[in-house]
Order: sequence, then C-alpha cells, then structure tokens
Amino acid sequence: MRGMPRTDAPLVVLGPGAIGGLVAALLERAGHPVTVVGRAGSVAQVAAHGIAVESDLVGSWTAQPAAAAQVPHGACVIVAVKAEGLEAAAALLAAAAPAEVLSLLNGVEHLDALRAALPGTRVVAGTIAGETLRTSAGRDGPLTVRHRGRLLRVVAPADAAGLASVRALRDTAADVVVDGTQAQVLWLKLRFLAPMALLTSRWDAGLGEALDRDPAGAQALLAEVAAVASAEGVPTTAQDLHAILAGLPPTMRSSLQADVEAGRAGELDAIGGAVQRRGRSHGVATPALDTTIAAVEARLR
Ligand SMILES: NC(=O)C1=CN([C@@H]2O[C@H](COP(=O)(O)OP(=O)(O)OC[C@H]3O[C@@H](n4cnc5c(N)ncnc54)[C@H](OP(=O)(O)O)[C@@H]3O)[C@@H](O)[C@H]2O)C=CC1
Ligand SMILES: CC(C)(CO)C(=O)C(=O)O
Repeated sequence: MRGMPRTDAPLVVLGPGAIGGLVAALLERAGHPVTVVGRAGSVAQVAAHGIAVESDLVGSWTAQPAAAAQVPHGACVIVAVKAEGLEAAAALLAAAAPAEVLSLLNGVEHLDALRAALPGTRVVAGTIAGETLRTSAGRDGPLTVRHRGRLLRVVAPADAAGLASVRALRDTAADVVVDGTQAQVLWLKLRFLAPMALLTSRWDAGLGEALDRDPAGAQALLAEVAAVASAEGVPTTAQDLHAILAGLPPTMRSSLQADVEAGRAGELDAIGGAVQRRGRSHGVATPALDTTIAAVEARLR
C-alpha cells in the first residue's frame, strides 16, 4: 500500500551522480539489490560499465547495480539529484507512486517541493556528509565516484528509523545516525554546510584557507547563519559553527565550489538563498550572507 513500504519493494537511487553513485554502490556492496534511475547518459553508462568507487574510507570497487530511466512502481526511493534536477525527479516520482522517499539533498526547501509533488507518500529528508565528486571523464567506462577523507555520515530523523531505505543504509559502511526531528536533521547540516560551501566557493580555496581569507567577514557570516538556525529551532552560536568547521579537514572542498569553478551556480540558491529567505521570514538581518552570495555570483559573471 502507498506510504506503507513493503520489505520486497525495489530499492532505488534517483540521480546517480557523486552522492547517488556512492550510495548505490554502498548499498549493492552491503547486499541490497538496488536500481539507479537517472537521465539517459548516466543510465546507459551504469548499465554498460557499472559504478567505480574510490574511497579513502571504504576502498575501491566497481558495483553493477541495475539502471533504469523510470522509477519502478511502489519503490523505496533515495533521491540524490541536485536542486536543479528536483522538478524532473519529482515528476518521475509522481508517476511511480513510491512507497517511501528519502531525500539526501543539501538545503531545506526540497522537502516541501517533494511533499507537494507526492501527496499521500511518506517523504523524509535525511542528510549525507562526505566529500564526493563524480570524476568520470566520458561515458566509455564506469561512472566513477571519488570519496575523499574519512567522513561519511547519513543522518535521518528519529521517526524515519523504519524506512526501508534507512534500514538498508544501516547495513552499509556509512555511519548512519537516526535521531532528532525533521527540522533538526536539516538544520544541523545546513548550519555548517552553508558557510562551508559559500566560503570555499567565494575564495576558491579549501575550508581552512577560506576561513582565513577574511576572518571578520567569516565570523559575521557564522553569526548570521547561527541566528537563522536558532530561529529554525536548532540553537546555535557562531562559536558552535566555528568549532564544527575547525573539526573538518582544512583541505575539504564543497560540491557548490566544484560547480562554481565550472561556471555553474549549482545550489547557490538552494543553500545560500534558502538561508537568506528563512532569515527574512524570522526578521534576522543577513548582510554578511548577502555579501558572500554576491561575491560568489560575481565569480560566475
Ligand atoms: N558531492 C558531495 O560531496 C555532497 C553532495 N551533497 C548533496 O547531494 C546532492 C547531490 O549532489 P551531487 O551528487 O554532488 O551532484 P551530482 O551533480 O554529482 O549528481 C546529480 C545527479 O542528479 C541528476 N540530475 C540532475 N538534473 C537532473 C534532471 N533534470 N533529471 C534527472 N536527474 C538529474 C544528475 O544526472 P546526470 O547523471 O544525467 O548528470 C546526477 O545523476 C546535492 O543536493 C548536494 O548538495 C551532500 C553531501 C555531499
Ligand atoms: C561539505 C560537504 C562535502 C559535506 O558533506 C557537502 O555536503 C557538500 O560539499 O555539498
């Protein structure tokens, strides 16, 4: 029945990019039959050559999941597209009447968009942390995914413990934490991801250097993001965020930065714009955030 995942429902990863490819390969390696669904080029590539993962944490291997252009009816779906692919993903999902959906996108606004497209379906937003890039140069070999560093954590809300996708992810090498409310899960990630992604993109540098380029500006940005996160129900100070960022590898880079470097806005709006909009709705002024976003936009001109 819709909304009540059956244990035999197909497990699908929608969007075999960096994160989707890694997640699909991890699931397959853990013994879960998985199908990746995506656009024609990636689907054909995975069907022909599989997904090759190179991970500092879990090693290198090639997975051979099934690949399809449509989501099978009644599937349990993990969504790993970027914000710009969300509308197309929602349309594919709506046609499939999925049993359950777990989205792993960064940002916060994708959840409402997916829920609006899928009335009656259980849609939950988790988060994933782990520096990952799709590195395949062409389509003649496997879709290749590079996972850098030791961080690989999936977080899902406490009430999502029973989702088939969450249970399957728990069998993988990822550290899976199931705790907190929906809002907490999203904001515990976005509160550090937003400054991390924006500063690395602004300065085109690893996290350590990005924090040092304009310490006063970075401090002001952290204070504003902390104020918005607090208003969203996750009490946070600039010091908290500084401590979280200081605990990440100074060489760490972000997926937004990779897009900006390639001349694409990527998820600038889904990450920075979302914090601006939530700030405005709470009456939190965000001048440092506005300046940082404008500086990233200037890099794109
Ligand atoms: N990369 C990282 O280190 C991390 C990323 N995230 C988040 O995970 C999410 C995915 O990011 P990432 O894996 O890096 O992104 P990628 O760009 O590597 O992959 C995105 C995937 O979405 C698909 N897609 C894009 N547009 C469409 C569309 N219109 N219709 C169908 N599919 C589409 C792409 O298709 P195609 O294969 O055809 O290109 C690709 O498979 C983002 O929200 C990101 O912020 C979270 C943690 C870490
Ligand atoms: C910063 C990082 C790698 C943490 O997972 C991330 O989420 C991203 O780059 O989008």
